[in-house]
Amino acid sequence: MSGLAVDLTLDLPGFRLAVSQGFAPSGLTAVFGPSGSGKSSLLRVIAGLETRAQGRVSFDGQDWQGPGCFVPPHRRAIGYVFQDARLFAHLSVAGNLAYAERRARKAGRNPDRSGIVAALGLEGLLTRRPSGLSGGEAQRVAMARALMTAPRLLLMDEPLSALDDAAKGAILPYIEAIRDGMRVPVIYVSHSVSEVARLAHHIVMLEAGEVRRAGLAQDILSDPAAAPAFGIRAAGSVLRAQVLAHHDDGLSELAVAGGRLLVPGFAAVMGAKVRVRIAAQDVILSRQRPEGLSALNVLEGELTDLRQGQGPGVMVRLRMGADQDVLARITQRSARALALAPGQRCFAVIKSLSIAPLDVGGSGPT
Ligand SMILES: Nc1ncnc2c1ncn2[C@@H]1O[C@H](COP(=O)(O)OP(=O)(O)OP(=O)(O)O)[C@@H](O)[C@H]1O
Repeated sequence: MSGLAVDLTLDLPGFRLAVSQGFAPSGLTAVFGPSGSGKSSLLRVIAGLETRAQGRVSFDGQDWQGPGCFVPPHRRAIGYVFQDARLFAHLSVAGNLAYAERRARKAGRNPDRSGIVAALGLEGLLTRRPSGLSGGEAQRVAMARALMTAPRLLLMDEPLSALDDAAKGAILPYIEAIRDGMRVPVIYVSHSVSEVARLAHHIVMLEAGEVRRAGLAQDILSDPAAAPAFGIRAAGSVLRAQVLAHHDDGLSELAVAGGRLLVPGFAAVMGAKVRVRIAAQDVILSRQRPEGLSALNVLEGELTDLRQGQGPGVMVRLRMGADQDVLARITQRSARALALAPGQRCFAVIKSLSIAPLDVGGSGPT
């Protein structure tokens, strides 16, 4: 079997991790879950850093851990990026990269040094010391250093959690470049829904040490039943889109299933494929095509599910066509007033300005 497969338990005082899961052999899989759900522990077991784990870990059909077998961490060809950059303070950026490259070459692997430096935008930083780098720059170096080991699998444990929003926004395109250009499967731990929506092809959702859901990111993100796990205020769907135009008034126009979408302008070439996250609470529903509204975006779709929450809200899924869904969070009162039911044609109204720059990113080879 290609890719990573785990079937393991890890007993810690007061906590048990029990995961039996295959991971996609390419692209970025987000391991998502609340604090304490076991995300970092799972990564540590995969990397071979947790010797107390029982069971099996295999990659591309080769056992890393199993009955009578335990491949030590340095022989697993894994790249690991932590929350903090953990660079060697006494070495320059180039020195940090060279250290990793030597390790890779000793193990018979050949990293693409110039490709990695270019993908992470490090050309101008190579002579700098870690103490002179911003948090975002240091994380880019940490990612490059992990890639310089020519890993077969890249593990990233909340690499953006120490950065502010501006630095996160600046670094996300580099993570997309790794995801789309480096041909290494990435397992990316996060408890940020917006990061997961921006980056993930697949999601493995952990709760209390167990997998609650696993599958394609777009399916899980737009599933009303999964919304409580993401947090109902953060829940939302991801639409695949293509850039049609950049307008003089600062808006970019995208083609999506169900219509066109005007979003705050962003840099991308015409025709580029992107993904757009639409938060469920920013969507208004209408049974008729609305007119005379200030909101610029109206997408038509078919109502497929309604799911009542604990409070006054209802999550509604609209299918826009070709496995593209929009999730809307409205009140039960509105759902009753509109007599909403599965099978109806409905219109989703979305304010352009509710879509933030972090919500639009490269789609990757999905
Ligand atoms: N070395 C350890 N010894 C004992 N308990 C541990 C150890 N490492 C983690 N735990 C416990 O295991 C549970 C899962 O922790 P883990 O760090 O894997 O969760 P997480 O989902 O990554 O959380 P966070 O998002 O806060 O980093 C927690 O209850 C934690 O206290």
